[in-house]
Amino acid sequence: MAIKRAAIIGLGLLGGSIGLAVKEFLPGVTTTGFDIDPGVRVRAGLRGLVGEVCGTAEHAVADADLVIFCVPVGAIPAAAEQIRGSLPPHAIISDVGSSKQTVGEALRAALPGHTVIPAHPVAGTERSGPEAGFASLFQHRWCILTPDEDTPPDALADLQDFWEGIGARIEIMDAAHHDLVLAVTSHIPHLIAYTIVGTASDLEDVTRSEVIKYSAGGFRDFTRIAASDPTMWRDVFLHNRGAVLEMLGRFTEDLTAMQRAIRSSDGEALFDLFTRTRDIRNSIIEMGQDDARPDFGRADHTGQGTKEPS
Ligand SMILES: NC(=O)c1ccc[n+]([C@@H]2O[C@H](COP(=O)([O-])OP(=O)(O)OC[C@H]3O[C@@H](n4cnc5c(N)ncnc54)[C@H](O)[C@@H]3O)[C@@H](O)[C@H]2O)c1
Ligand SMILES: O=C(O)C(=O)C[C@]1(C(=O)O)C=C[C@@H](O)C=C1
Repeated sequence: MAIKRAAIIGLGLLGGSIGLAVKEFLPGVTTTGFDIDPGVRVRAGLRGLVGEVCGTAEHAVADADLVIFCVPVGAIPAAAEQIRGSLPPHAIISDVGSSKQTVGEALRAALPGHTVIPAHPVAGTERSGPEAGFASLFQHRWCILTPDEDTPPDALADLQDFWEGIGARIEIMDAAHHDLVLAVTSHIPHLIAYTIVGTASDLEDVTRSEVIKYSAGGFRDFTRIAASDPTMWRDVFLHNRGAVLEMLGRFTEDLTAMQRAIRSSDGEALFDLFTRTRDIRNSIIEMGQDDARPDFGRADHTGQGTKEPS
């Protein structure tokens, strides 16, 4: 492993999980970490998320071979500016942001002359903060790297080794294509969940307690997604605006077609769609991509507890 020292900026779910995963699966790699929130720094230290929690970002990156920004995508430009004067010249700069095009542009603009390789581990939960991380988060999960034509192949190989070392599978992708694919597989589903839960809570003729009392199955699954971090998701939608709006246009047309099918009692159209979507679910299960996460303890916030009953 060419990377011996990794600096993690942002010690919430993603930063904490990377720190714990390195400790468990790459014991030869040392970690430093920084979070802008002093309370998070204290809690990260108590959980031992990284080898050393530093008081400044500059200190955290001073000897790093790899710096990973694990902050909301809207916070990346300021976080990158902060370390501009303290980076070792050879350090690889990366991140875990859920959108990639604007993030790559911001990192390259803030840190000229450095090797920037944006990354997105497609792994997470609805929880956030330093108590949310767990070491096995990336096991068998895809991590998408979005290098550009100037990326040195040896740096790309080093970053790939790092992610594979903590359990991930690597896919290399163009940043714009990443943003389009993730708009449909992750961003729009979150928008739908936020919307349907919001709609249910705004209904005049159905009380809030009825919504909570009778929310079995489908709605309950939506509420899990709709509990995801507001800052993170605000930033995702603002930073992947083009792809999200394009996919939302497609989705709205398809929803209108469903509305038409119901109004005109077109059972065949409904049945055909539901059969196609069931096939997709079966393919996900066959690929081992259904909820492969371990029992990560939503109930007790430690990663040791039991999953809530469904
Ligand atoms: N949550 C998920 O499921 C998930 C999955 C994949 C990728 N991501 C991406 O990972 C990133 C982090 O998400 P998370 O879920 O870990 O969020 P989180 O809220 O758990 O942690 C983010 C941390 O960043 C800190 N922070 C904010 N600005 C900072 C700055 N300028 N310098 C240092 N620290 C700063 C916050 O104090 C917070 O502790 C986001 O970009 C998100 O899009 C999230
Ligand atoms: O499992 C969840 O709770 C998630 O929302 C994880 C999820 C996703 O949409 O798949 C969320 C955002 C990411 O950037 C990557 C993963």
